[in-house]
Amino acid sequence: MGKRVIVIVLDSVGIGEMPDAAEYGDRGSNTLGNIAKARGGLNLPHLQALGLGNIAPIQGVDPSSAPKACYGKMAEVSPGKDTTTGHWEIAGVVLEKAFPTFPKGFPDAFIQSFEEKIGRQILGNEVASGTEIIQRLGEEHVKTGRPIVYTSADSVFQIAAHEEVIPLPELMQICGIAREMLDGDLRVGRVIARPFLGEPGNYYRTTNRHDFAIEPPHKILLDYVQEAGLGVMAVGKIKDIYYGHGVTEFVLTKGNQEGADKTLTYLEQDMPGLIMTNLVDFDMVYGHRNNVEGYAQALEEFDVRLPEILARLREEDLLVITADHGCDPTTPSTDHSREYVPLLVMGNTLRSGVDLGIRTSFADLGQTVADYLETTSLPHGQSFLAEVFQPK
Ligand SMILES: O=P(O)(O)O[C@H]1O[C@H](CO)[C@@H](O)[C@H]1O
Ligand SMILES: [Mn+2]
Ligand SMILES: [Mn+2]
Repeated sequence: MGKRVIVIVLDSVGIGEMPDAAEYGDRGSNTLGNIAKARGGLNLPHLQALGLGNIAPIQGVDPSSAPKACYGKMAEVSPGKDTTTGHWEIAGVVLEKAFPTFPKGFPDAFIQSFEEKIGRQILGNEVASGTEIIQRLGEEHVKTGRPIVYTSADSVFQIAAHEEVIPLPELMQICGIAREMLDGDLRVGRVIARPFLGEPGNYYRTTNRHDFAIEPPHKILLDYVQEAGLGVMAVGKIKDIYYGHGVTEFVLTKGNQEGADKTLTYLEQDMPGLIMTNLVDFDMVYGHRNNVEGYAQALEEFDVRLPEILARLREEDLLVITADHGCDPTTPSTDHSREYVPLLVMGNTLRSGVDLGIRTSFADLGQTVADYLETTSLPHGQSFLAEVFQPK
């Protein structure tokens, strides 16, 4: 079997503020560090053995004297701190202009024409937390059939609707209309369907969320891997985030555990190329809800799964654990934070314990993957393959 790269993106697991964090209102954000502090320590023995604690101080995760992985952290060059921007940069896209955000809601003219196109008036059109706004406007929504539109500090147009009021197929159709309208001048990063169920006071979101992404502006790592005749197996949101670019096979997941399971399934197959996984619970279930304890437990649960993944690595596999941005649950903000992301790189035939330092772009990772799999090079990013490659 040929070479494989496995990239696991721990969604929102940042490792400390970037130098420009203040411009994003994120001074002092440190998702891993602050959770560990608030918790009086994190129990992550396997990540610790790889060298997570060698990247930055994390209470309970001491630096390892002989880290099994090469370790470092990566800065984001693109303006922004959302999922699309982070994942795109990993795959070689550096944005010049951030995706637009709408702190005062979407323009009236846009909303009007959206309402005409979907044949329903809307509620909301404000910055909100999704779980909060469905409690507040849910009842009115059920009475009137008006979908709830909201956004956040991210470039997102989110539409919440009770599944028994606006059936899922219609909600998806409405989102498709929004996506089309927002592809032009507004170029909003994502339209997201946010279905929910329940009764007044007890509305809860279902797992039928669906993200309508925007197409990357040029070819990405995944395209190049596919063009090289290799497989691209996408687990979780990866296919959506990259608009299907280069994806050979994909599987959607309902959470981190299933994400780990599906990664293991792909690892057991004999397809050379790229396996890319996004584990979204850290962000979606805990980060945005400022649930420090839940976030800590999710990290510890991932750590428990790590040995299964490591045990399936073959001779020529290269495993990367990283993230796409921060979402520090200890700060008052429920939004993402502009942070460095951790970088752990390991393989059975690679060097271990190499300090990869502070990479100037997430694209360094993508370029390294392109280098390792011998595909076309990315337009951005500096490969660190020589630093992790044997012979010493
Ligand atoms: O508050 P909820 O609905 O979870 O929304 C959050 O999820 C969005 C997409 O990940 C973020 O932009 C943030 O708005
Ligand atoms: Mn994300
Ligand atoms: Mn998020």
